[in-house]
Amino acid sequence: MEATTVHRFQYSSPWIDLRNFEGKPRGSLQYNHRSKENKRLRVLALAHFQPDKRRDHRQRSLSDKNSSALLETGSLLHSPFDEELVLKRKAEEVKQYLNGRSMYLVGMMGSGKTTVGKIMARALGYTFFDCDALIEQAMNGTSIAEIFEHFGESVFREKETEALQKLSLTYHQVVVSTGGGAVIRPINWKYMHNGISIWLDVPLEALAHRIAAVGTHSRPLLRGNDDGDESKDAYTVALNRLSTIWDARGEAYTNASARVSLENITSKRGYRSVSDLTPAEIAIEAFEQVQSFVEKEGL
Ligand SMILES: Nc1ncnc2c1ncn2[C@@H]1O[C@H](COP(=O)(O)OP(=O)(O)O)[C@@H](O)[C@H]1O
Ligand SMILES: O=C(O)C1=C[C@@H](OP(=O)(O)O)[C@@H](O)[C@H](O)C1
Repeated sequence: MEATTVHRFQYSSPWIDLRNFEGKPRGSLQYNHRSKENKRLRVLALAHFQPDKRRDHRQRSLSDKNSSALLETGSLLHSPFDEELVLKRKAEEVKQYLNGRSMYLVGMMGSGKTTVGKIMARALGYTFFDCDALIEQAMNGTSIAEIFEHFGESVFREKETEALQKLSLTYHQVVVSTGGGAVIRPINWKYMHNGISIWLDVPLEALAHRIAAVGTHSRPLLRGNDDGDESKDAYTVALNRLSTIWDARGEAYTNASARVSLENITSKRGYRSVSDLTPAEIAIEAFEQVQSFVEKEGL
């Protein structure tokens, strides 16, 4: 069943109204949307070939050697315009291989599953779902933090499995951002393997910086509660918690069909740090890795 035709998602108890989670207009509006999108892409393509638009707006930290080599191979993305074009082109290419299969993003907390997943869904014309948001709706709007606090992690994990089951058995053409811990239950992999799973592999230090910036309000497992945490800064507390979690489940992420390593993209592009990467660049790499997975699958 396609997400375009079904708007309600039934859990064991209440109905979930999927319209709240859809990323873009569907149905007959889609034709108009596409032709507008094509027009926009043509405008972006023209902009791309104007020399003054080829400058990098984000002041990349490239060495001259890397810079010229990358410019020659055309692998350097110069601006948001270029990113958008390449993203769209990659999405169209990979879509031909997918046969409507869904994508499941896995990765540690804060790895960008939601941010990158939304970009991928928009580029593919797929519907985006955030597994945590579905669980909150299934629990009548109870937040993830409250579910952990009042019902415990085991109830949360049950709801997570239910959500993945329903998504994988009911929908095609969706991109799902899973919770960081979805990988620990083998049954969840059974559901995710109905589609293609993509691991966003981000160094723990980068995750800790992101988490320290946004806080741990919505991520109960990252709240500092070890003895002595009070005296440490938010980055150190997050890094310690992430390291403990990683030791317990790092291995489980390797079950994914495709791996997107931020360190690999960073060195491929000649950037200095993974924090130089934009979510769109990561989405492009995700499409490339999915394509190579599907090509290998077909051999
Ligand atoms: N490539 C990126 N560079 C910098 N910050 C990012 C990137 N991707 C995501 N973020 C930020 O990190 C935080 C966590 O991202 P999110 O997409 O919610 O991760 P997840 O869904 O994996 O938990 C958010 O504040 C988001 O804006
Ligand atoms: O890693 C985990 O076990 C969890 C990750 C969270 O999702 P994000 O990965 O989106 O933060 C959320 O599902 C819950 O707090 C548990």
